[in-house]
Amino acid sequence: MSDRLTTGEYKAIAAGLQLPTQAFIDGSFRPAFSGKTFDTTNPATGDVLAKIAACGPDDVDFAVQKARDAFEDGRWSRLHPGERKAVLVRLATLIKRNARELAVMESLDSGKTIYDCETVDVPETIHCIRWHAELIDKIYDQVSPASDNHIAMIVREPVGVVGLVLPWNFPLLMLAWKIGPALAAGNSVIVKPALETSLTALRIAELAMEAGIPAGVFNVVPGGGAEVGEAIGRHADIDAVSFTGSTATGRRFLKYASESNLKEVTLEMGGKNPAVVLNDAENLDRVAAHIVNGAFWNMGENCSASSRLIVQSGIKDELLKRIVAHAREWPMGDPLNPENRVGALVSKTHFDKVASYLEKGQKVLLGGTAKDGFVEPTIIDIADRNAKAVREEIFGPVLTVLTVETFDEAIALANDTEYGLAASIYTANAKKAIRGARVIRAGTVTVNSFGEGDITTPFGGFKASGFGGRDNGIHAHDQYTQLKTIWIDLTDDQDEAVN
Ligand SMILES: NC(=O)C1=CN([C@@H]2O[C@H](COP(=O)(O)OP(=O)(O)OC[C@H]3O[C@@H](n4cnc5c(N)ncnc54)[C@H](OP(=O)(O)O)[C@@H]3O)[C@@H](O)[C@H]2O)C=CC1
Ligand SMILES: CCCCCC/C=C/C(=O)O
Repeated sequence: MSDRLTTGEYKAIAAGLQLPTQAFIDGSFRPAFSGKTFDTTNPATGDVLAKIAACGPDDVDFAVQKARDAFEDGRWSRLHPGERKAVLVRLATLIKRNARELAVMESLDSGKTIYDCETVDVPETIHCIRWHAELIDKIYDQVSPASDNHIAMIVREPVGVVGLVLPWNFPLLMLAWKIGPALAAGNSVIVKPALETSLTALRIAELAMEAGIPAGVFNVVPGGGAEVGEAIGRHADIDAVSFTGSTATGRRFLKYASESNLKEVTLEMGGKNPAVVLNDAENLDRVAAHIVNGAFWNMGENCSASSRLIVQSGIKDELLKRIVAHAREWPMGDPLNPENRVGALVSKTHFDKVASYLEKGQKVLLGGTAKDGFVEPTIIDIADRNAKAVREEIFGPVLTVLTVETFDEAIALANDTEYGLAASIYTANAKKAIRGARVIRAGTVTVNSFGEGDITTPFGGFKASGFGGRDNGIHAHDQYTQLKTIWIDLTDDQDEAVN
């Protein structure tokens, strides 16, 4: 999607959208059993976009029953992997065909800019689903070393019925990161989108049906965390849960599992990710561009955002000058204006949370204002290493700056957090780069750049940022498959008896 439209053209598409409003269970849309609905709003304007089915435990039970039936009769789980691949490739193609509509829907529902939706969220969603589809008929099982009298096979089997509990910051992409490997491996899924952003998951379920995913395999149950999320976490017939969201809610899923059927739990959670810039970093302009992207892309509503700049004093002033200059090039405003790089925060509640970190008396180098759902890219120089803005995940466009004198001090500060999702180190010194990358306790460390890796590399966190498996890469399949040993005795009847 390289052909940008005008704001007016995007608004015309928005006005013509047919928004899905009901749960998608067993291959069709249906209201919640209770008949209740909740409003989903456009955070950039406050307008109500649609009334969505507010599901609860009854709807989860029904969806699980249908998902279990589908799993057990093998209509998807026992297809040849090549057949599942063909259907999922078709789904990727259908998403591509509907890319513009999905990008506008995602932007309206989440406040993300249309620019990001069209250049990242939608194309990466397509790429992710296609990548896992293409992978699934290329993964071999194993035969272990054994005597001539035995064959010991190690086979991967789908886990069964999987609950996928999603955040609001990348509604489409996090859906893809989870359904891509889960469906490719043959599972049936129950998706719970975040309350703020249910629309695109419901639309993708509809497209999945059109692509040929059988009824019961892909279910979307919208509703609140306390109703739908907890019911998924505690359900006795769900075999695994993959969750992305806050660390507080992640902890709950471990409790739910331990108090129910010990389902497998994978948690992708928050981050307070350091960007360490050493005195010898080269090409400061490029470094500044990476840091601005890391801190302000997606309004900082990104678990892997570079939210803590740790800079060596010798380079600080020059770097900050360039960072401020780059950040000024990020226009903020109407998410449907393709020129804008900063849109609205996802909800009034979240806006209030982010705004609460902007306090009087701070040394603000850029921005600092929050109004009507929008928060300006903000840079704050902070001496107190225990300040709230330095320690807590803000999840907004706020970059804190901490100054250090030495490499060791920088690394110690980088690790001085309960989180461990991502980190970056900028230096021209290869030894320091590698040493830093090895000793920083984070799931992804980038050197002289910001990023989350790509579809081929596992994504997940250390410490309070992650638990269990990883998203992305072939490693994601570990979440959605289990290993079975099949031990075959080949001893001939005439041979020695059982050993
Ligand atoms: N790692 C990441 O990518 C994300 C991190 N966050 C962090 O979390 C903070 C709070 O955001 P928030 O939306 O509240 O994140 P949550 O962790 O609460 O939400 C993530 C998902 O969990 C669900 N959920 C919420 N409560 C429960 C529960 N008791 N049992 C089961 N499921 C539940 C949510 O449902 P629902 O909201 O629909 O009720 C949503 O689908 C953010 O400010 C940010 O710091 C947030 C989102 C993504
Ligand atoms: C194209 C890569 C986008 C990566 C976004 C990763 C964010 C994950 C999260 O916030 O959970």
